[in-house]
Amino acid sequence: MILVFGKTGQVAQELAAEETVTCLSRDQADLTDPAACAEVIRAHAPAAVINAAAYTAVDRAEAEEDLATRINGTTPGVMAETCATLGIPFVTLSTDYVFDGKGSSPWHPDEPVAPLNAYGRSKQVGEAAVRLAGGAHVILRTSWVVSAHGSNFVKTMLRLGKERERMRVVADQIGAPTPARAIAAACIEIARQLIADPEKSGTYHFAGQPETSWAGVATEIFVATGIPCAVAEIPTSAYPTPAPRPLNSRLDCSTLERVFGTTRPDWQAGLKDILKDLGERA
Ligand SMILES: NC(=O)C1=CN([C@@H]2O[C@H](COP(=O)(O)OP(=O)(O)OC[C@H]3O[C@@H](n4cnc5c(N)ncnc54)[C@H](OP(=O)(O)O)[C@@H]3O)[C@@H](O)[C@H]2O)C=CC1
Ligand SMILES: Cc1cn([C@H]2C[C@H](O)[C@@H](COP(=O)(O)OP(=O)(O)O[C@H]3O[C@@H](C)C(=O)[C@@H](O)[C@H]3O)O2)c(=O)[nH]c1=O
Ligand SMILES: [Mg+2]
Repeated sequence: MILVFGKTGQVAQELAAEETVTCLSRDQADLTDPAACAEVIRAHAPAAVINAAAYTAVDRAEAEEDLATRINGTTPGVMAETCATLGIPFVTLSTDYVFDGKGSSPWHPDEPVAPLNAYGRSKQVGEAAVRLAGGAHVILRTSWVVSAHGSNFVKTMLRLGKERERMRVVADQIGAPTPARAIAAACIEIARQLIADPEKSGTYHFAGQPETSWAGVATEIFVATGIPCAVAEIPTSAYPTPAPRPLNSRLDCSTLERVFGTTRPDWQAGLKDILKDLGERA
């Protein structure tokens, strides 16, 4: 059995559909309480642990950095220590937002991180703590998660696109949406391979393809659904937010493909599945 922290989130809901998985809700395991999470792992005695719970409210984190750091930093570190002691692998998710977004080449997993915002810093703390724990682990950085569940950019665009004739969307943040379903499948595959070969431990990238901008994603949504909403491409400077976002979110996913054989999902195909699940498309 693989134990999953998270039940209601985008990735957690896709993991719940997998066999051999037990998903924990906030009631069963609150990530603000690291000792309780460690105890839950010991009590379940799983073959591996996947952490799909996190503080993901990027703008709100600017005012709640301590809370975000506890959930995304301290607790994943304690989970990883517990797994190391039990001799089982630990898989956790991180983000493109650990990078500063400079330049235009895809980020390699070994490149230095320099987050621009509190959420990114909290995930950086988690990454470091998980490595320090010293057990079998994978830190899987992904980007721009989309799914039919929870809240995400796709659902925001569907809601606002039906109310407005025109949406202003940033066109200079470049990256790739990643379907939560593909992330869940990748996490399961990684956990299985780590059980067999802990030497595969490390930090890897997994994102959809091809690269685009948020304006590109919005355009694709309106074309695929026939929602009559125009997309006005704007620079990030014209869309001020409490948390600064990186401009270059391109992730080099080649090491994951080489070591685990996991290929990048086509986000446009994933988007069509999501729109179908939401009843927005035949
Ligand atoms: N969303 C994105 O675009 C991206 C996400 N990631 C990373 O991928 C992972 C999964 O993200 P995603 O599925 O989108 O996340 P969601 O925001 O959809 O879900 C977050 C989950 O974490 C749970 N959670 C939050 N706080 C706590 C807590 N204190 N105790 C227990 N559970 C808690 C939530 O439960 P509840 O419903 O009870 O609040 C929810 O199940 C995260 O590590 C995230 O940082 C990486 C890149 C992009
Ligand atoms: C709603 C809206 C957003 N935007 C911009 C804001 C932002 O730069 C971009 C995406 O908006 P979001 O609110 O979805 O962005 P955000 O919540 O920052 O998304 C991030 O979440 C965290 C958890 C991650 O780890 C990242 O990979 C990334 O997916 O689009 C517009 O330009 N126009 C709009 O009307
Ligand atoms: Mg968001």
